[in-house]
Amino acid sequence: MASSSFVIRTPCSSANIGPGFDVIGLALSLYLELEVTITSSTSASSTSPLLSSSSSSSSSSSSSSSSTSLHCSITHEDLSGSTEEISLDPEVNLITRVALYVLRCHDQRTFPVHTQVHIRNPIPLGRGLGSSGTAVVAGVTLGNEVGRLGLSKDRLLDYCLMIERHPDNVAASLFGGFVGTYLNELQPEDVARKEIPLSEVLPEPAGGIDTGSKPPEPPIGIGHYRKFPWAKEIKAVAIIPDFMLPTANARGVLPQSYTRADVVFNLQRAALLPAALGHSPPDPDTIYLAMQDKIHQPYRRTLIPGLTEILQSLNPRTQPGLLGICLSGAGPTILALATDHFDEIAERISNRFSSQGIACQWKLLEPAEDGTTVEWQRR
Ligand SMILES: Nc1ncnc2c1ncn2[C@@H]1O[C@H](COP(=O)(O)OP(=O)(O)O)[C@@H](O)[C@H]1O
Ligand SMILES: N[C@@H](CCOP(=O)(O)O)C(=O)O
Repeated sequence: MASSSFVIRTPCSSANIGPGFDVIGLALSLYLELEVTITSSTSASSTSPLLSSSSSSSSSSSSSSSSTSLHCSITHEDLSGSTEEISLDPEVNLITRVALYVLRCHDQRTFPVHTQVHIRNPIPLGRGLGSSGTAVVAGVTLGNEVGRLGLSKDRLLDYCLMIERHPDNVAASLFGGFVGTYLNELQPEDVARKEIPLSEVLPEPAGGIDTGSKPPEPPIGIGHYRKFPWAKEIKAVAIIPDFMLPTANARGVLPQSYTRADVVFNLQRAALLPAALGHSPPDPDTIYLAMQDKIHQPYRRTLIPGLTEILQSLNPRTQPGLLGICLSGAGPTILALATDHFDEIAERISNRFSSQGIACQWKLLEPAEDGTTVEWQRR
């Protein structure tokens, strides 16, 4: 029985970093991992050789499922502590559904016989650490690998953008590091393709019935990115409240238009931010100023108890080690950039949430420079 296996590792991300709404992203050192085994026999064992060494963590929960029609079985190891049930049906699970979208754009209707995907996820869901963007990036990479499609990372970004339509999270998770992103102005016919409703890109599961229709392929070159330097002294403290805030809800509270003064305020800071965070040694006053925002954080305070007070509660003059503070992505996680005193910073912010009756966990993270990697196992 011939088999091949590989591991996909995709870092989570923190988007916006204050003023860079839908533009700036930072890949961070918390990784979604897929261990994939393809066994070219239908009598394949249901346990991947890779799984036996990885499913024993006492704080994780595992589950498994398989689909014969799609030739794919999924096991899931939750290391995030999230309460949301992740579907193990390959037509429903976000990661495998995205992989199927990429495969079907290339006339491959199913996974190769027989594909086992073990998902290990430590990224908390719906907290502003880009879990969905990470899952989408891992999914397009999975489709590219199992289908042996040979797509470049630049092309994979187009596929990601058909699903997650703002580029900040997915570009960071795919390419790694600290990135600025932009979308091209498309030709009118391509605009129509990019604006195809998500329900047509990722159609609702057809109950195992394959309609055989080819999904809409992305236009070429939708999204682009540039990597910015990051000063090696700067670490990221993520303070993660114990409640979920779906990104769609946190986008729903934003206005359709802004005053010129607020737009100029953000442009000034967004232009300063890459230089400020790339300069070594870091200058706390410049970074603190460069991380201010008037485009999204003020509106999201209605969904995150105490947000305005938390963001104003510490600054580099009142907290040693602190450089700047912002909402991570759409929240509710708070991202504090700092050079030291990490415990103290996390404790002060957690205490603010506690006074609102909200428990938190926190993590000390670093930029994940490599982005998504694929490692084929040698046999
Ligand atoms: N590893 C995963 N596997 C399957 N679905 C996932 C995974 N990660 C995220 N999701 C889906 O994405 C949702 C969270 O996305 P979103 O609201 O954008 O928050 P965020 O991306 O900030 O964590 C989850 O509720 C879940 O439905
Ligand atoms: N720019 C987006 C980023 C959403 O990030 P997430 O990690 O919360 O999914 C926004 O601010 O809506």
